[in-house]
Amino acid sequence: MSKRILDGLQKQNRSTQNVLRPKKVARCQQLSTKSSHVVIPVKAAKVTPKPSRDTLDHPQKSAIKFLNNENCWRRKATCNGLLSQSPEKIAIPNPHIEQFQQLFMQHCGKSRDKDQTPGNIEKDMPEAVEPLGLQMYRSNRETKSEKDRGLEVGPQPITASSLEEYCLSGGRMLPPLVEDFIGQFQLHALNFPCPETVLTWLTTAKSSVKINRVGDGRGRGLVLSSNVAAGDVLLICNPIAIASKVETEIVESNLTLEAGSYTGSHVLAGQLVEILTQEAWRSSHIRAMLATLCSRGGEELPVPPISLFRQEKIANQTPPRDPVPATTAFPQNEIARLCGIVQCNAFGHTQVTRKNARDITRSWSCGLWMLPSFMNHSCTPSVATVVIGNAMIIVAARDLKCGDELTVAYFDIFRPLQERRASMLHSWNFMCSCPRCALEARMEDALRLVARAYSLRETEAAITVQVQHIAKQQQSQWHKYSSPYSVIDLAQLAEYIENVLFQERGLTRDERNWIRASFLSAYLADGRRLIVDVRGMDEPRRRKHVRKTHIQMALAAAKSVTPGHPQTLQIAAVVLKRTIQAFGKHSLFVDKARKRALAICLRLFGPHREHVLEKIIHAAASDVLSSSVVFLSRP
Ligand SMILES: C[S@@+](CC[C@H](N)C(=O)[O-])C[C@H]1O[C@@H](n2cnc3c(N)ncnc32)[C@H](O)[C@@H]1O
Repeated sequence: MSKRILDGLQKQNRSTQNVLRPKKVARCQQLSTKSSHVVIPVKAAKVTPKPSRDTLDHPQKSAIKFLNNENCWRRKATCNGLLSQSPEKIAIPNPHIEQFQQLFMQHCGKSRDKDQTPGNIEKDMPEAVEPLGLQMYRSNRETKSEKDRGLEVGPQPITASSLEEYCLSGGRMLPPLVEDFIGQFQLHALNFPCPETVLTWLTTAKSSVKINRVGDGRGRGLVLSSNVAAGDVLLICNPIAIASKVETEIVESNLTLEAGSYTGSHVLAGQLVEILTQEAWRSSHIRAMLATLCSRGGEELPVPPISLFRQEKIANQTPPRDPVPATTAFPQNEIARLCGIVQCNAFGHTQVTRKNARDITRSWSCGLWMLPSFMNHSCTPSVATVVIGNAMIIVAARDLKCGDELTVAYFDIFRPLQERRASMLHSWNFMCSCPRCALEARMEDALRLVARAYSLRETEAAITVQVQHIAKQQQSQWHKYSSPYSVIDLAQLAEYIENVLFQERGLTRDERNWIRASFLSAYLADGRRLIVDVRGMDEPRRRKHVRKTHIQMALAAAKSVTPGHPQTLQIAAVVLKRTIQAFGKHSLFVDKARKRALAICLRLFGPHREHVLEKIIHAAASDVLSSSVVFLSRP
């Protein structure tokens, strides 16, 4: 609801530019392919003489420095292992890359001889070692041209630059395929003396996530096995089954699906169950994976090994099937359990694709992503989820420590406690006991009145904003009255909440922000005040005790609850847009606002290059983000 209000206040053109797409993905460097390709067999490179250090330019020296770094032996070992395992040839677009490849391998070889024997490496590596490393893949463009020429094209893994191409295309390109990844990335951009920057994705040998029992009656959950920084990609998973519908189908079937709410989700969920029974059930691997999932809240199941969820196959391939003996026909008595599995574990997801600025298609999907479905709910989640094509990418939304749990929001968490509780009880049958819920429960008496008024006024204000939007489209004069009473009323509630917080002594800054986030629409309500606020927000603070403005409070509140969230990004993007409107492009205030927005974008989409993040922020400011993911809730 608050998203809708924000949209309305922005008077945005809904026809959108949604782009969001992250990039970072796995492994490798995407080589976009302008020059002709040189194909070198991987092993042949090992015998190439090592170029003298003096002949290397600066970026290459940096690469060597990195590779010589003692702390990087694990990465080196993995890369080396992978390269020596790969029997295939690697397509490389120009001789500079070839030079790097040779350098890289020599250094891997050198380091293995010098500081690690293979035996030691294996001993020291954690149990779950991801077979990743330096890999080179062809770009989408190249694949397409091969297709055009009638050549057989196998599945193409994603590369850094094809993902960026996709981001920058604003949803015009087909999403690239993304490989599964369970681990922790290290990104190193190496500039070569060639026109294009080559991004090299190196991965550590260490899996940073494990499945554990998490206590407090929450069953199993995903837990970190190493420290990670905000923006690190922790997991990339492809669904074992997915059901999708585009808008036209939804209109035809009279469903009311909305981003984030999924009123008609049972139709897609039903379709997903059907796909699972017809297709996925035939694979013994998928049957084994499904057996590990809970089908109703509170079920006690054993902790499965994470290796069960490792898929060597690339996205979008049909799951490997066993030969189909009659016995693998779907057992009818399993249907109820499968429905329960889908209801408990499936994610709903919306995505926008467009052919051009006007021709936009919004689609809704419901899928089963295995490892992400072990994530428990929190009202202050620790990770962000984004779906690119079919692949779900889990990014650390904050700096996290080893042992911290990966948590997501199962539903809209910018709501008061009572509404959040209704969602969790109705859909998942649990009571969240996170610190934010506990705080709000403690303050229930103080907040009772405001909570009651809030729901009513928010609904009223949302309707008004929608009516205004329609009036604007029909070019009626009505929309010019930009702050009708219902909206002003809602904005006044923010003042009331501030009074309650003022009277409540001993709250930390985060705790105050958690409360504000529960009433976020009140802080975003008055469209005119957003502009005034932005001006006020960046005025030099010479006077002491200058109170923050509403939009500033809204951004701080959303960030403290969930920094990696489309709505947090949207608020930051609106602030940036308004700041530019107020102060022009080259102001110090704009710089600050841009940095804030970039930091949030990073926490949602991972470490893209800056111009890609900026494109995403631009899309966020002008429309609802094109991709939003929530756990599927029961109809
Ligand atoms: C998608 S599953 C998560 C994985 C689950 N913990 C397991 O062991 O399979 C969702 C279920 O986990 C439990 N759960 C998730 N978040 C919870 C929370 N914050 N408090 C209590 N139970 C929770 C609920 O039983 C819910 O139905």
